[in-house]
Amino acid sequence: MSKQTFQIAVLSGDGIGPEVTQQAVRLMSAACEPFEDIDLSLQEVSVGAQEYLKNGDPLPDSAFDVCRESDAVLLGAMGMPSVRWPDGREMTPQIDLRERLDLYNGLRPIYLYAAEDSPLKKYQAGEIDFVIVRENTEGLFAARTDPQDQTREEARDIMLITRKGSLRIFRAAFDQAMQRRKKVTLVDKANVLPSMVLFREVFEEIAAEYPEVETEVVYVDAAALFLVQRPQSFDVIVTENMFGDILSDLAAGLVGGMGMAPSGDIGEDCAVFQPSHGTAPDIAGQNKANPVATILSAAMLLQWLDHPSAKEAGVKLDSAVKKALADPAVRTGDVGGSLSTTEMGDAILKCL
Ligand SMILES: NC(=O)c1ccc[n+]([C@@H]2O[C@H](COP(=O)([O-])OP(=O)(O)OC[C@H]3O[C@@H](n4cnc5c(N)ncnc54)[C@H](O)[C@@H]3O)[C@@H](O)[C@H]2O)c1
Ligand SMILES: CC(C)[C@H](C(=O)O)[C@@H](O)C(=O)O
Ligand SMILES: [Mg+2]
Repeated sequence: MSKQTFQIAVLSGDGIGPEVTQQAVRLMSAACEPFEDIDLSLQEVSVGAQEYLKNGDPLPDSAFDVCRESDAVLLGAMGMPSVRWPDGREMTPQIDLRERLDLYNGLRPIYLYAAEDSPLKKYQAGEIDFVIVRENTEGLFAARTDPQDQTREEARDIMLITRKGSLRIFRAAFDQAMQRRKKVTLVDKANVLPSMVLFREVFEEIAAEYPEVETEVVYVDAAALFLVQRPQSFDVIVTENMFGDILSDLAAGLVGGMGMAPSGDIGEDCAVFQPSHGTAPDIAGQNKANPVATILSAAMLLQWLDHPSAKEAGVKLDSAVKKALADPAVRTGDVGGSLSTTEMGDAILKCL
């Protein structure tokens, strides 16, 4: 039997990044172990704020090249609030990766594993189950590479929406919905912004191509309200870059916090998988961080690889997380438990 080796770039990054990545790598490797026809070749690459402090670049060309040439990238988290460019912004190599590799499809699944994990308390396991499809390459974030005349009196950031970028993200959202409960909610601000009027126009064009899919359009302010009031009503939420960034943290809060929220930034032939959370400097280095979001991101990575055994290993890893979390005592501190990062990894490993 021939063996296919997948090149995986591992970017642990800063803060809790290395702690959660270590668990995800360990579980991803264990999930693949029983399959004789696949193998993972892991290459650790230094990126982020620490790398910038050492060498002056948070994403050196050599690191970018490894990511581009890999089959997939597993990322912990990058950045430190105190490490900034001279203009005051933080370094954002995650956005550089998304833009330079054209990872336009930001998939952020939200799933409630147990009623007690949610601050809302009234939902049972599985009743909150939706995915945010975040447009990752334009929107308001495009302003960072489109500098306007800034003075100390006035600064502006322009929201970029293109027909091409909108067509592909809406297709991705409707394709997701076809594999799920066949409902797509567009979140926009078309009552105020002309860019959002275009966004909605293209949404309606694509919706017409998917007559089986139910659609709903909601302004972003109302979306924040409805996510709290009726989270069970969402299946796929599609939105522009910054709204997706904000709502994905709110959504993570519904199911236990940032430690429970995985993500995949997907392009045509390249993808980066990472938790939706940051480097959590407040708990870094203490073996307290919840590794679940990163482990679930690793499971997404395996399912994205183009090989039936890798996909099966990904499904197994996903099921192991679900099985482990069925025991309410198997939780780190952020979701009301007392396990350390490594103990949480051990508990999931036992369920594999
Ligand atoms: N993808 C990324 O790499 C990414 C994402 C967001 C923020 N950041 C960066 O991370 C730094 C900190 O940002 P922030 O504080 O706004 O967001 P954060 O996500 O790091 O933390 C927000 C809160 O959630 C908690 N938290 C996050 N992940 C957790 C986990 N796995 N287990 C337990 N608790 C967890 C933190 O302790 C904190 O209370 C900043 O430099 C920011 O730019 C990076
Ligand atoms: C760290 C930051 C640049 C990043 C973003 O805003 O996209 C993060 O918040 C995320 O959600 O991945
Ligand atoms: Mg974010």
